[in-house]
Parts: sequence; structure tokens; C-alpha cells
Amino acid sequence: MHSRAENEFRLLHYPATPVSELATGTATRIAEHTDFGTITMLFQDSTGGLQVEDHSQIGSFRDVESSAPTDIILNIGDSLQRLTNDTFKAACHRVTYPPNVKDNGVDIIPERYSIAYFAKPNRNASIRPLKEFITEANPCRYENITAWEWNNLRIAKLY
Ligand SMILES: O=C(O)CCC(=O)C(=O)O
Ligand SMILES: [Fe+2]
Repeated sequence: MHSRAENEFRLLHYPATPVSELATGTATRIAEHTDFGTITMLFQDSTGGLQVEDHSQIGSFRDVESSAPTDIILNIGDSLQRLTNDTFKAACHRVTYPPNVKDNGVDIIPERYSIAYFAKPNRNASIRPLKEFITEANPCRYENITAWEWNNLRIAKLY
């Protein structure tokens, strides 16, 4: 399913931004979203600001703090959620101001660098739920669609 290595590699640079703009929503670093592929490997610098939504409390986001810049954060993406028929749920995440900046009286959040490696199924592969994840109690939840069709549907919705 990943034999063609149709993956994506993204180098991100977020410029320094006033806290007030992020707090009021005039600016965003990256708005909440799920990734489209199966698994994303994420490397972040020490600036912070990455948050993930708590599946048990939808709408509430928790800070993801790395203990070292060499830490790798693994995110589940939509394709793995579909393939596993919701057994593994995609992680909804976003980047905003780092924890505690408001209390520390910081006006400008420093620039931020991160690297994301998106593992994606072969474009022509179906991401219909695998039969191992379909049971009477958990019937098939997703239509048959290729990874590329799904990718393009998500892009069309975002932009
Ligand atoms: O910069 C980050 O840590 C997150 C980037 C991200 O979520 C993405 O590019 O999909
Ligand atoms: Fe992402």
C-alpha cells in the first residue's frame, strides 16, 4: 500500500508573530486539521505551540511539548482512520502560541521551524476499511475511494 513511496516532506517556517494577533485570531500559525495520509512524523523546534484535540473532549486542545528537538511526534491521519474503520482515530491538531506566553508578558512569539513527513498510501490504492476491521458491531463506515481521490477531496475543501 505504501510501496510507491508517494509521501510528502514539508519544511515549515512560521515567522515571529505578536501574541495579540494569535490570541484574537487575526493571525494563525496553522489552523486545526487532520492530515490526509496514514501516519505523519513531526519534528518541532523548542518554540512550542503544537496542540492536539482531546478525543474524549471534542473542542478541547492539549499542548504537545517535546522533551528534546530530536523527539518525533507521530500523528495518525485520515487514511489510517478509514482503513481501520475508526479503530484508530486521526489526530486533529493545530499550531498556536506556546503555553504560558500570556502569563509571561511575552509580546512577540519567536519564529518557529518544524518538519513534517507525511506517509501516504499509493495514490491508486483503495482506502476502504480493511475487512479485518469490519464486524457486525462495527459495520463498514466509509465508501470505497482511492488515496488520491481522498487527498484531492480534502484539498478542495481546504482551499
Ligand atoms: O508545524 C507543525 O508542528 C505542524 C505542521 C502540520 O500540522 C502540517 O503541516 O500538517
Ligand atoms: Fe498537520
